[in-house]
Parts: sequence; structure tokens; C-alpha cells
Amino acid sequence: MDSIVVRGNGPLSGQIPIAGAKNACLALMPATLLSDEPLTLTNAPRLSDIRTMTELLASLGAEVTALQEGKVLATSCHGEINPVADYEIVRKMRASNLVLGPLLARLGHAVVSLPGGCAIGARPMDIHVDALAALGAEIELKDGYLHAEAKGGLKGATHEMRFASVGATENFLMAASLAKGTSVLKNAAREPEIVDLAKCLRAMGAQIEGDGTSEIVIEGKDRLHGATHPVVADRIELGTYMLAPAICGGEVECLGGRIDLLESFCEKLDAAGISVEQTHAGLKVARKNGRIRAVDVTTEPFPGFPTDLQAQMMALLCTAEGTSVLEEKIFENRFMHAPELVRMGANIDVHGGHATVHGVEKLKGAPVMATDLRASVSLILAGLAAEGETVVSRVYHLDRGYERVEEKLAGVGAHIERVKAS
Ligand SMILES: CC(=O)N[C@H]1[C@@H](OP(=O)(O)OP(=O)(O)OC[C@H]2O[C@@H](n3ccc(=O)[nH]c3=O)[C@H](O)[C@@H]2O)O[C@H](CO)[C@@H](O)[C@@H]1O
Ligand SMILES: C=C(OP(=O)(O)O)C(=O)O
Repeated sequence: MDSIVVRGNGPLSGQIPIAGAKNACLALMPATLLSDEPLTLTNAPRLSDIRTMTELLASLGAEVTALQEGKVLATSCHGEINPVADYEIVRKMRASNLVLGPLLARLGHAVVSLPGGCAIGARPMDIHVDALAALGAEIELKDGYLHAEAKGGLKGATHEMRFASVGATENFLMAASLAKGTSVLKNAAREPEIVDLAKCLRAMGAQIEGDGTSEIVIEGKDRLHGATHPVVADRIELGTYMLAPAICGGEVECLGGRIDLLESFCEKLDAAGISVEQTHAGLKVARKNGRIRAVDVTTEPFPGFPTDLQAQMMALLCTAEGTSVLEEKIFENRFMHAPELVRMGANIDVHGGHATVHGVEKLKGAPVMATDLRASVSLILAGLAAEGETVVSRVYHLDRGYERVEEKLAGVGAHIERVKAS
């Protein structure tokens, strides 16, 4: 298994290109199941999660071309479709559940393995099931698989979700796009990745209004056609790289970055003493002299502070002046990076959904272990702020969501390298 070696850094300077969003692309790719014409996604990121979705779609009968220079991913589903998403692939990645809605809409039936829990929480599927049941699907769990059937096809309906689940909103949007009649989703998730999916579905001929708000109206169509769609910038990769100059000092411009993707995060950076400026090319982030100021952070659905940036923000706050409280409200087990940061000299107490971070002057390099995707990158960021060498092992988690992380950070002057497993 590869590891990443980071040495404590001085100021960074330069530009970092931001890739297309993993979480948008993972929802956009299953949309290919809704049409027999090709769907071309430009600006698709090169990540192991995208390869897993490619494998899953191929197992269902879609053709997915390899990523090309220029980052194009073309998918097509014109032949026979296999309705069964097998456990062996689904277990590798939670987002595999995003084929449930499209398969059901296109075929009237689907058998999709339950993804199971993951390190950050139990992550059940009840909200997805309720949303698709509202469109007329009968869904039961047998042998670890969700067996879904819509006799006579899906029918438009009004449904209110008990929580604004991102994945359930995406499954509902795709399913309702091919249902008969009008559907209204209340308490819908508002994340930029939902807006991106709705944009792509509209380009495929779907009629959708209200995406980006908590009420989405979808007029079902008999068929959707092919389209070409550029994947939105990855706001989590963006926020992660914005934290690099915040931690090390200096000035870095994140190319393709937009403040509207990360407003609540930018407000917290401002409160911590980091300046963020929207430029023509992206977001320029600079840290002035002096220590970071402590800030409290609560994770919430968009437009709140993203849970996917909580670990990275904790890495910043470890060396802040004063005490910060981070509250995690989305996932029940998302502080696994805290004990690893403590190994580097951080002072953190975790109680249930709260982590209290007492800022220390300096972190010290140590061997640490990545437990999940965002935890991995938080340890790399902490390593940039530490004296000496930090070795982050188990970086396969990192490769799920960050392409060329060591190249991108080294490009702005970070002391970082990947050590390949022998
Ligand atoms: C591929 C992808 O886009 N992943 C993102 C997506 O995950 P995902 O779509 O899985 O996240 P959800 O919004 O569905 O989950 C949020 C919360 O709702 C709970 N829940 C969800 C569905 C359900 O049927 N029942 C239920 O109880 C989950 O356990 C979790 O506690 O949004 C999360 C929240 O912003 C992000 O952290 C993930 O990076
Ligand atoms: C939790 C994440 O992803 P997933 O939903 O695919 O597990 C993430 O991207 O931080």
C-alpha cells in the first residue's frame, strides 16, 4: 500500500487546478441508464471511485469509454440492461446506490445490493426507499438486496423527505424524470451537485424546476436523449486546497474555484483570519501574519458548512490561538482523524458529536493512519503544519477523491511525496 510523506512547510505560492466534482460525477454517470443515446461528461475527475462506477455501469450493460486527455467520460446504454447491481461491486462504494432510481425508471424493476455501512456512519437507505415508493415502486429487502418493482411504471407524486438526503434526492430526480406525470420533492437537498445533475438531466430533455431550492418539480418524459455536460468544480477538493496556504502561509490561487460553492466555509476562513478573493480564474487564498484564530464550526446540509470539509478544518484549527468547537451533525462517526491528530501533538477532546480543539503552537510529525477519505487529506494538511516528517499510510482512501494530490501540492511548494508500495 502506498503512503504519503509530508514535511513541515514554509509559505506556499502558485496555482492549483480544481478537478470536476467526484460527488457530481458519481450521480451524473448513472443518468446514462435513463437513455439509449450517449452521455458525454467533460471535466470528469480521474479517481478510483469513478473507476468503480465505471465497473458497476459496465456490469449493468452500459459502455463507458476510458478517461481521455481533456478528461472526457462517455457513457452509453443502448443494449440490453442487466437490472442487478451485484454486492461485489456495490460494497466497494456507497454511491453505487445511485443506480437504483435510474434502473427502476428505465426497466420498471431493479435488484440493487444494499451498500452497507461505512467508516463514517451506518448510512441506511430508508429515505431512498420511501422516496421511490412514493413514485409507485414496491421495494423489499431480500438476501441483502433491495428488490424494487414498479408494475405499470413509475407515476409522478408529491413526496416530502424526512431529511434532505443528497443521494435520495438524486435517485428521486432521475426516477421522476421518466415517471408518468408531475412529481414534487419537498425538503429536497440543495447541494451544488444536485443542481449539476438537474442541469445534465435538462440537457437530456428532462423538465425540472426548483433544483437548488428545497422544492423540486419534475414533469416526467417518455424518453430522454443523449447530451454533453461539463461536471461542476469539486467544492470539497477546492476547500481542501484552500486550507493549504491557510495552514502554511503564503498565497495560492485555486483555479476554477467559486465562492458560491463554499460560502459558509469562506465565512469561517474569514473569521479565522484567512483572506479569500474571487478572481477571474478562481479563488485566491492568503494568510496574513500571525496565528489562526479559533472558530466554532457546525456541519449542516448545503448551504451550511459541509461535513466533507470538517476533518480538514480541524487540521487548521489544531494550531489556532484559542479553543474551537466542531459539531458534526451529518454523520455519527466522523471524528476518526482526531486521535491521529492527537498523535501529532494536537489537543482535542471528542464527546459524542462534538470535538473541542485547544489550539497548540506547533504540531509534530508522526506516522499516522488514514481511516477514510477526508480524514486522509486532513492528516496531510496537518503534516504541512508540523515540525519534522509525517507519514500517512493507507492512502487508498485518498485516491477515491483526490487526483494527483502530491503533484498539486508540490506544485505550490509543499514538501510532499508518494512512496509506492514495494
Ligand atoms: C457520493 C456523494 O455524493 N456523497 C456525499 C453525499 O452522501 P449521501 O448521499 O450518502 O449523504 P446523505 O445526504 O444521503 O446522508 C446524510 C445523512 O442522512 C442519513 N441517511 C441518508 C439516506 C437514508 O436513506 N437514510 C439516512 O438516514 C445518512 O446516514 C447521513 O447521516 O452527501 C453527504 C452529505 O453531504 C456527503 O458527506 C457525501 O460525500
Ligand atoms: C463521504 C464521502 O463520500 P461517499 O459518500 O462516497 O462515501 C466524501 O466524499 O467525503
